[in-house]
Amino acid sequence: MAGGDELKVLGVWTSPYVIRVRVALNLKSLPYEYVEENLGSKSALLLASNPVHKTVPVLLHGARPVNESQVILQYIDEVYASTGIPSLLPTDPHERAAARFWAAYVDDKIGSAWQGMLFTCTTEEERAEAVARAVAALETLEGAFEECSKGKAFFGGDAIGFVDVVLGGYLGWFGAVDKMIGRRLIDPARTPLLARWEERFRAAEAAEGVVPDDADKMLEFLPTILAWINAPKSK
Ligand SMILES: N[C@@H](CCC(=O)N[C@@H](CS)C(=O)NCC(=O)O)C(=O)O
Repeated sequence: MAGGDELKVLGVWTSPYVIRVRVALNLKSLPYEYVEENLGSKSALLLASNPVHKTVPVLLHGARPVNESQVILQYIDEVYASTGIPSLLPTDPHERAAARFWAAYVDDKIGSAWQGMLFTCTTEEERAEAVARAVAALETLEGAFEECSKGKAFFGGDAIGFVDVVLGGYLGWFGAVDKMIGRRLIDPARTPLLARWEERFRAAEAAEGVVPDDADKMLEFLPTILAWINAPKSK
């Protein structure tokens, strides 16, 4: 392996995409170096490792970069497949296809609502519209949870799997939005299965110290992200 076998993650602590990769590495007990990026002044390593999108996360395996969080999750699954570490994706091809479908759904619907609720809305009406889209998507995911988990603790069954880490990455921001709007996005009355799933996911060892639980700290960081987004793009 060029540059050794060490793993390094370039990330930002609040990013749902980064968080899911870190939870996956923790689940697999893989040691890695974590490097916090300043997206207002991206490192030369980030720009060289992800020249197409220039986004985090980047996983460096030795000297070789892997980009795009869902691609990284699948890469980790494949590289460490023979180590006895449980796979994030199911082994059955149909169940695997379903997990990929729902993970894509999460980033499409929840991801765009997340952007709308926090970063692109310019009025309270726009925020409320984005919140409504998030809530509608979560109600659909409540049904997906029932189908995928088959009555077990996680989308992945007894253990945290692909859809769990993909959705779980957003939980820190859900907490911050809850505080902002004064009610819960994952409402135990409307989505009881997901509400219990959230508790289990947050309590998992792999999520500890990675899935943010301090809504105030997230909200304090929001202006920094808005400044990054609104800065003229030089790189
Ligand atoms: N589809 C990408 C999204 C990554 C992404 O948008 N990351 C944001 C941080 S949350 C980023 O690096 N933004 C910097 C930029 O767009 O310049 C993935 O899943 O990895």
